[in-house]
Amino acid sequence: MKRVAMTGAAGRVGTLLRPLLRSHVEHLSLIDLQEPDGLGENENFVRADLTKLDEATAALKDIDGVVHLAGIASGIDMNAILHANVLGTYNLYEAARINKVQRVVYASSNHATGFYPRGQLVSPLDPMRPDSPYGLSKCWGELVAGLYYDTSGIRSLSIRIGNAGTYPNSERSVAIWISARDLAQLVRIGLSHPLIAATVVYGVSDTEEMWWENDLAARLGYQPQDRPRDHARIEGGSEGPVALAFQGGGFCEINHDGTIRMRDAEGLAKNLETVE
Ligand SMILES: NC(=O)c1ccc[n+]([C@@H]2O[C@H](COP(=O)([O-])OP(=O)(O)OC[C@H]3O[C@@H](n4cnc5c(N)ncnc54)[C@H](O)[C@@H]3O)[C@@H](O)[C@H]2O)c1
Ligand SMILES: O=C(O)[C@H]1O[C@@H](O)[C@H](O)[C@@H](O)[C@@H]1O
Repeated sequence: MKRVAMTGAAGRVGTLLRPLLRSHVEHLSLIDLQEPDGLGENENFVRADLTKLDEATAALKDIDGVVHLAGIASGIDMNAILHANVLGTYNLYEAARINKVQRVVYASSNHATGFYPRGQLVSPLDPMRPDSPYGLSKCWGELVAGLYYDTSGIRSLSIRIGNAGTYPNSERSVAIWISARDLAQLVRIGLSHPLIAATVVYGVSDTEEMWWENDLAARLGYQPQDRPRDHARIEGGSEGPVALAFQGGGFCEINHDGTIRMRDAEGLAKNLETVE
């Protein structure tokens, strides 16, 4: 891939990914509201607000592929999420269409399926089960990717990233952590694999407690190199019963009334357990 753009490049994930990506591309264009630190030789900064279509369109001029990280990375502020994640991601794809960009790697999240119980192996082909306004916006992003493949042939890999912190700092993140180099590997697959249409995979390293059926990632050639447990630095802090019941952890507690409800694939109630 020649000219790649990375949105949200000044953020945590962008900062971890840039050094692992820029040596694989001719040029990396860093798109954000704020300037990232320490530009490399083949990097440039483009200040753009993706909630504005004209700015997004100008930012993707002469770009071959995009790694789309920009947005609000957590939280419940629906107005902010609506702008940055919902409108921002729509504009990103619309700008890609206008500029004839062929590829997008979309930073989706485990929170698109965060209300699956822990202990259940979830496949990207299972129904979405968002755990929060943030999780909902990630579902939207994946659906936008599908629309733009069907209408415009833009190929997207949506990576439902587990936890991309610098190290796993809780038992939950030991289960779902992805190292920067494993995520960079998946991003490179997303930018280049010929069979990707509008494909969804989970972004997780070689975890011992696998919550996701990630055969599709393996079929695309993903071979994680890192084991989360080897990098863990558990910082304490216990999770409440709702957080502990579901994969999305604390995000599931947002507006939750404390009654843990389970349902099966048909949407029928499996059991009902009330917690204090
Ligand atoms: N960090 C994780 O563990 C994790 C896990 C799953 C998914 N993700 C996803 O990965 C992406 C990056 O996460 P992060 O942790 O680096 O977040 P972050 O908040 O550190 O970075 C997000 C970046 O997006 C930029 N941004 C926000 N709104 C923008 C706009 N309108 N126009 C242009 N730029 C804008 C911000 O300035 C910021 O630099 C997010 O989409 C997040 O949902 C992250
Ligand atoms: O579930 C997680 O640990 C992570 O999920 C990501 O989507 C969020 O952006 C990040 O803030 C969370 O820490």
